[in-house]
Amino acid sequence: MLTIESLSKSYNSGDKALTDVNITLPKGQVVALIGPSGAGKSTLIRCVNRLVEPTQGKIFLADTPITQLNSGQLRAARRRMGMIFQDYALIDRLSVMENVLSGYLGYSGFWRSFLRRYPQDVITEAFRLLERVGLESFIDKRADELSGGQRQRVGIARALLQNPQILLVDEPTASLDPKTSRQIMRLIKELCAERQLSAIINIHDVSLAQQFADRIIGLKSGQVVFDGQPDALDTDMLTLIYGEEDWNPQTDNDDEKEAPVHSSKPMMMSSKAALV
Ligand SMILES: Nc1ncnc2c1ncn2[C@@H]1O[C@H](COP(=O)(O)OP(=O)(O)OP(=O)(O)O)[C@@H](O)[C@H]1O
Repeated sequence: MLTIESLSKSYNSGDKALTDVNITLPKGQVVALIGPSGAGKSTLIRCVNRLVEPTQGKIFLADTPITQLNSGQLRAARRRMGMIFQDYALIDRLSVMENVLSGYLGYSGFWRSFLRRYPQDVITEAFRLLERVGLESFIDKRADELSGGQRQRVGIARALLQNPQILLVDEPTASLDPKTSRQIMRLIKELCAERQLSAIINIHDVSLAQQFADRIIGLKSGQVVFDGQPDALDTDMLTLIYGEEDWNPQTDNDDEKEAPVHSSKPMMMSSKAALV
């Protein structure tokens, strides 16, 4: 579904964010991107839809050569890539339904967007998606009246309304508590399975990555240093990825106990967490 070949990115500042990254992502696979701060995770996700222009390399979404598209073609290709953001990127003063419908804007012309007129089948699909993410009773609420987890569900429904082939997910749980984080990751995983959607998820929390991803890619200083099954990610590999960082396997068995929401330390999965 997605092929990344020899991708490198150097910013004008001289920062080399990615070096020779090669990834092939089959249809329906959920990949977690892990690595310390500055490893290049966000840059990699943003190169896929060319919010960041790659310096070198090729990216294909199915047969579409993303890196060779002109701006009109790129706009069309971006409709096939749903984005989910850490800060949800909702419009606060609009309702939940209007926010979800905004996922369709890439398909509609200027005047239709301006007047916010949507075809009936799109509205019906938006209802269906809101039901699927558990927000059917929040349809008319303003976005700023929702909790963080509910806001992220709106973001997920909006991304799915585009009917994408791939989800690009940037730290979806960074602002959420541990329990809500698991619910959101589980929802993303289930939706990908239901729709045979591929996803790349940039995530700091190693335990969540191990629990919910089919595959983990570890980045360090812009290079892929691990690419494999979640259970192959052992202590030595985590030390390699996170270097000198003082990380500890999480041994706490109380799954619902609050952990620091925005910890920079990676956490390994506890034995109980594996069952959630
Ligand atoms: N717009 C930019 N201009 C210049 N350098 C940048 C820019 N964005 C990122 N970088 C640099 O590129 C490197 C990779 O950054 P990136 O944000 O992709 O890492 P990350 O793994 O997503 O980090 P974090 O987990 O902290 O978000 C870093 O050295 C960063 O300083």
